[in-house]
Amino acid sequence: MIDVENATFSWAPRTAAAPGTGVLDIASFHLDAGETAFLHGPSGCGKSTFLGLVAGVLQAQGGTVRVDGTDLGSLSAPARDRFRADRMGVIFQMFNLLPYLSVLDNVLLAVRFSERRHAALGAQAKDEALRLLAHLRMDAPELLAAPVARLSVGQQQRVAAARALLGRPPVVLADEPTSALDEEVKAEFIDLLLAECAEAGSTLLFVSHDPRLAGRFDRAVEFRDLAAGRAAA
Ligand SMILES: Nc1ncnc2c1ncn2[C@@H]1O[C@H](COP(=O)(O)OP(=O)(O)OP(=O)(O)O)[C@@H](O)[C@H]1O
Repeated sequence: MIDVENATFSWAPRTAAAPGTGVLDIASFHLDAGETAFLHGPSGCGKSTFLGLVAGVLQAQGGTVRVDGTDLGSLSAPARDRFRADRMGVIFQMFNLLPYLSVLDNVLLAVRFSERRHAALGAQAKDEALRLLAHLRMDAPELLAAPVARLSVGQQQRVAAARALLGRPPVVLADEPTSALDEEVKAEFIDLLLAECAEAGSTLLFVSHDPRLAGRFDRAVEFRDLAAGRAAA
C-alpha cells in the first residue's frame, strides 16, 4: 500500500542566516494493506518530512513514493491533492483545520473534498461524523457548534482525527496525534484509531515520541533504519 524506494528530499535553506539542514534519503520502506506501523526517532531527524512525502504534500526529488499503486511523482500538485483527499486520512501537526468552521463542519470537509468518500457515505456522513466525534468525547452540542479556533490543541487533534477517519480511507497518516492529549483521552484515541483502521482495512503510519504506544502496532520502525545504506523496513 505504501512503497518508498530511494526517495530523496532536501529542504531549501530557510534563510541564509539559518539554513535548513534536513536532507532525507530513504532506501526502502513498505507497508502492506491493513498493516500498522509506529515510526519513531529523535526530534529533527525527518519523520514529518517523510510523512509529507508519503502524503504527497512534498514531492521527492529522487526515487519513488507509491501509495495504493500510484506513483505520486507522476501526479501534478492538484492531482496529488485530489488523490490525498480521496485515499488518505491525515492528522498532521498543523491540523489543517479551517478555524472559522465548526467542529462538525471541519469533520465533514473530508467528504466535501472527496467524491470517493462522499459516494461511500452518502446521507450517512453526518451520523458517521457524530459517531467518530462521540468516541473522541467531542460530541457535546456546544463543542460541535464551536469554531475550531476556540478549541484547545488537544481538542483540535481530535477533530483532525475524526476528519481523517471519516469515509474509511485506505491509508491513514498521523504525525504525533496524541501529543496534547491527557492519558485517558490518549488511550481512547489510540483504541479508536486502531479499531477504525482494522475495521476499514486501512494502512496506518503513525509517528510518535511516546515509546509506550509502540506495542499497539504491527511493527515499530526506527527512522534512522530507513536511511540509505541501512536495513530496509
Ligand atoms: N519548512 C522547512 N524548511 C526548511 N527546513 C525544514 C522545514 N521543515 C523541516 N525542516 C528541516 O528538516 C529536518 C527534519 O525536520 P522534521 O520536521 O521532518 O523532523 P521530525 O523528525 O519530524 O522532528 P520532530 O520529532 O521534532 O517533529 C530538520 O533539520 C528541519 O530543520
